[in-house]
Amino acid sequence: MAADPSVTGVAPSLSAGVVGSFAYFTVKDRLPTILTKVIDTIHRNKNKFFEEYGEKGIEAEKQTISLLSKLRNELQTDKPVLALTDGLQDTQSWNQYLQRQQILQGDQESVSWFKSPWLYVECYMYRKIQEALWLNPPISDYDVFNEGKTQSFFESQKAVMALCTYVEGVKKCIKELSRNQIFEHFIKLLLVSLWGNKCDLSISAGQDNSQKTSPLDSLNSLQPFILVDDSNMVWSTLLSAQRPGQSGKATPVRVDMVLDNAGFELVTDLVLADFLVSSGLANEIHFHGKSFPWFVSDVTANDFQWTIRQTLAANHMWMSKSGVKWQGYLKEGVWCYHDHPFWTQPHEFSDMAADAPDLYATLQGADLVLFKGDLNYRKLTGDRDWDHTVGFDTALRGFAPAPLCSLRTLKANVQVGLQPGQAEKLASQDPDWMTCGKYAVIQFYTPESEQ
Ligand SMILES: O=P(O)(O)OC[C@H]1O[C@](O)(CO)[C@@H](O)[C@@H]1O
Ligand SMILES: [Mn+2]
Repeated sequence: MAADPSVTGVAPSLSAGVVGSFAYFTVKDRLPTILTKVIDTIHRNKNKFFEEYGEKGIEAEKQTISLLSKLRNELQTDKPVLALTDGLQDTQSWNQYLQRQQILQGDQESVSWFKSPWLYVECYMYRKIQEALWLNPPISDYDVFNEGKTQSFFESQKAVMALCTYVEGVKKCIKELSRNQIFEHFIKLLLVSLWGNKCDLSISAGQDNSQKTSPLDSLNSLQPFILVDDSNMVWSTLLSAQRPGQSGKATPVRVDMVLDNAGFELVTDLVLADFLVSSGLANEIHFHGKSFPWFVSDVTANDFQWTIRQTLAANHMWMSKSGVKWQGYLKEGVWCYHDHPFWTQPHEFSDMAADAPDLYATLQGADLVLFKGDLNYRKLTGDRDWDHTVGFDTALRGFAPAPLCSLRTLKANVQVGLQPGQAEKLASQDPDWMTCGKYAVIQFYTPESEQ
């Protein structure tokens, strides 16, 4: 089934098949809880569907709930994973991935919720939620996680205001700042974006997880919880990207941000992106989001636009100033948003060059790619049971489109690139150090040719 590391050098995939593991509890408890919440949300919105679509809306609500209940039952009884039937743009690729798993695992029956890689089945659940909606046209576009995402944004208002006030203050005098001062603000905002990743709604199965206080005040006290801090390398990558092109004119510096969660985390990413542009450290920012609702709180195109509109319309001078600026960046093309289907597939990123060569080529155009969050880290490292001292470069297994950095709070039991003894020490102090969201990494890698 899973790769034997002594033969291949590749660690086996994490799986719910390991009873008592974090993957096991996720599939056994957290995923059914999330599905139950999705069912409740759809049911609670029955009247809204009726008002919008009449009897057809009610029928769609019933059918969707019945498909989702069936899904929950299949999950809880460890049934084989079924092929998708909704004929969407990505259906074929999902079904091919299933066949790949069937070949790897030996037969059809053994590709199931508890026997297959955790990364695969967890991604599959979100795609199946999408299928249940898509098969019921009047409510196909309904975002079952929207309420949680907007609530998390509103509940973080104070922190958002504090952050916008800070960044607008910095921007006012940015021309007079020394390189050192720019460095200090950059590190602060990188840290804010890092800790913003604490606020996802998937780990808490949808429970409130918003940011109530100003994140800027806690950065120093959080520093000891950063297990790998490569922020200096991120900074030097940005500086060395400022070199003149062949014509002698400076070539634009491009930073890509592979986004994670909506709500407060997205605001921290937008603020960092704003600072990168206004300080001249970057000239273009390409954001990458999800093309359908994913892992409860991940950013879709709608969330992205909505967040900027809300910020712009806020009754707070600095917040709305930030929103106006962000809208302007989008209009001018300084910022752009993409949502390639690969981000909502179950592949580890080492598959990207072969399975989504267009996206790989897009990322190759960046001077730096920032990967936000835990799920992106799981995909960067293949969600495998690596020894904690294995290098980040080894775990990436050839994924090297551009210099890249993961900004992640630990919420799953995969972590590489630690010092010998570091993991053991953490485990003795804090047995759930890899999953409690209290620790973080800023982990950088640059392809050989860029060094
Ligand atoms: O939003 P993030 O940081 O990717 O976190 C989501 C994480 O939460 C989990 O649902 C916890 O199991 C993981 O699957 C996922 O990696
Ligand atoms: Mn997420």
